[in-house]
Amino acid sequence: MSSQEVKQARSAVPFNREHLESVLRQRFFYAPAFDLYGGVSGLYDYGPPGCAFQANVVDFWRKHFILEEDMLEVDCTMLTPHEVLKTSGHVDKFSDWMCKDTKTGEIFRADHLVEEVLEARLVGDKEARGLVKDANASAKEDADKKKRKKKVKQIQAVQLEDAVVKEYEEVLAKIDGYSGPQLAGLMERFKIGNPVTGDALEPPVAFNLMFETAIGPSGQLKGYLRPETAQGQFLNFNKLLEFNNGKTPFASASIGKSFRNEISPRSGLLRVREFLMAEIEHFLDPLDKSHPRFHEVKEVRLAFLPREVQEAGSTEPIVKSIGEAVESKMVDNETLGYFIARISQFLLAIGVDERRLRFRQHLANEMAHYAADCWDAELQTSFGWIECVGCADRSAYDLTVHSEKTKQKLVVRQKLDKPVEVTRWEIDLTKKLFGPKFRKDAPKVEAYLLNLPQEELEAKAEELKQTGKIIFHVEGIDGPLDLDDKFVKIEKRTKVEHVREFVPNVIEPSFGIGRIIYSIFEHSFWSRPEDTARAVLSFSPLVAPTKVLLVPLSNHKDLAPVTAQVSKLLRAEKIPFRVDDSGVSIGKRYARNDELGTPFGVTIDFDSVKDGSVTLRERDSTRQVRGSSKEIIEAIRSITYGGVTWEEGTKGLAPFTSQSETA
Ligand SMILES: Nc1ncnc2c1ncn2[C@@H]1O[C@H](COP(=O)(O)OP(=O)(O)OP(=O)(O)O)[C@@H](O)[C@H]1O
Repeated sequence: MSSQEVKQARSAVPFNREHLESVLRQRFFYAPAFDLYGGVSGLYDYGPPGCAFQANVVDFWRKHFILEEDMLEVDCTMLTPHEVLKTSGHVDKFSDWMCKDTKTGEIFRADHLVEEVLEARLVGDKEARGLVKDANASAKEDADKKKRKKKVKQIQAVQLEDAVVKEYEEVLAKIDGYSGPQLAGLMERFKIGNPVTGDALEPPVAFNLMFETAIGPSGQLKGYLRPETAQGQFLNFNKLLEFNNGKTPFASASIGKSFRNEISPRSGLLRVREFLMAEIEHFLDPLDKSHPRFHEVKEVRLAFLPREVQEAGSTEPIVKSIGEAVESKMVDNETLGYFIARISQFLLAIGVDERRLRFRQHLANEMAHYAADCWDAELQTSFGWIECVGCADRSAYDLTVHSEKTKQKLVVRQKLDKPVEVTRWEIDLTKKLFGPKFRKDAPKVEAYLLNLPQEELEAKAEELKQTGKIIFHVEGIDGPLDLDDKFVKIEKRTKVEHVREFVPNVIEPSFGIGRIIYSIFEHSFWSRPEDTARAVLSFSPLVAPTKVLLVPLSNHKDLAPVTAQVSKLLRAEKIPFRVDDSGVSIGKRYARNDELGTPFGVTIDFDSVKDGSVTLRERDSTRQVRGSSKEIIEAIRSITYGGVTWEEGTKGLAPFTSQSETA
């Protein structure tokens, strides 16, 4: 098969999630944890190919980001004291909205419920308009809809008014941005209750997603399993800065498990309660967010879904280069843009389908109040578009709040070549009064005021002079807030400075490895059109769990020495391989390994005994070439690790046609 024919074959048979799930289960890529005890939803164990795949993805992540960018890797503890996560805002804010059915005891995640019900009503509307045949019948064939059908008892073929359809579509385009009270409003307006019984639900309440525990036997020290790896990186900022000789920009990175007590884990690996994260915190000067290597990625073209497009109720992406996106200020700054492009390069290199990748900007109320801009890399799966990597400009929020709480400076001191006289508006806060007045919101109010830009400080100074108080709003706190001159003093001061001191801003790319892995499983999966039971996982050789299947044609003793010799060569080259010397037909052995995504088969036959030549088979096209074992291994090495194509890697090797593909 030519590359073109492979392309056609890959899309000939419609994607079937149940088939993929059965292959992943049978080949033990992953499985529900504790299944002997009935399982616990949202917890999974990875089996041998899943582990190898994950290890290869993580290995490439390290090379692509940590090594390529000289990042400073840290490995911080997962157990985190209450105080740290209280300061970071997680104790008060890290929650989703849930609503309960008091009759059945069922619990629903409010945004997911609204999304599922509205989507089901839109499917019903399409059916009533004759745009789909029978939503419930086709749901039988389609695993996705089947699942939905279980949740939303029956898709009713009811035609909606055009205005209602438009309203539903607009709500769905903005579904990630609603607060609890807004979700309650939507549930009331659209009469959304228990999707099966129709009963009314309690209004949504916030449910904190962190797993709480006590550290030590006394039970006095409250703690949590970390919900992200970021806080450990922020708390080590001073040590990392010193390690980097006091200079910014620099980035730290961390790979490790995070834990979230998801309200209703669903969609397999996409929403779990314990998952591997890989996170980068890039610390930079707030006055200079340029990136020295931006020119290297400037031309990278990406599909963007900016805020305005979503707010207009559309999901049609805009394709442009990252250079254009930053220049037009659609993406806030160069460093954020640089990471967006690097994230895309990473995802494509490990096998994400480019057509199923987009970057979606956070809506204003979806974004954390301190964030300057935030884009998610979303991958399209049979569960819809899924956020797999978040990329946010977190401004100076984290370092500021930890510094305030611990009274330790978390700043960069930049020695100035020439001392400068600086005239600046400065704000002094009487912090001891902030706690009693604002309680848990005090750090946020302080951070807001300390980060006010000069023009605003000037205006506030005037306001304070004229009215004796300042009035302001802090996102996420009900307002307006006001403070009089017992709390704040704002003055213009002139000083000679030898050192410039600043709290760095942080750009944070945050990867959920499990979500990426599952999406690649879907993007790589297809069935051979001539026999749809034969599944293939077309993994990129770079991340495939095993690179080579070594297949002696038969169990004949004469073949064993050649098998041993080729094994030795592969081992010396550190190419992961497996020998399949089971007695089954060669076609069956190939088919088994196509399901494991093994990109190459090396076949040893009786000619190999005579002249040392072996056959190399490529998984997707089933093309074969023949050469000496050294030549073949060199071809495998250069295609797998050197990034060359099959055509380039096997140039000069003779095509081979006699191996049977029939199972
Ligand atoms: N429950 C989960 N299961 C698997 N991966 C997750 C889960 N929650 C988050 N992630 C991964 O961690 C990354 C960073 O986490 P982040 O806090 O930005 O996610 P999130 O916005 O809370 O995700 P969602 O809105 O889907 O719950 C996500 O892009 C995703 O890949």
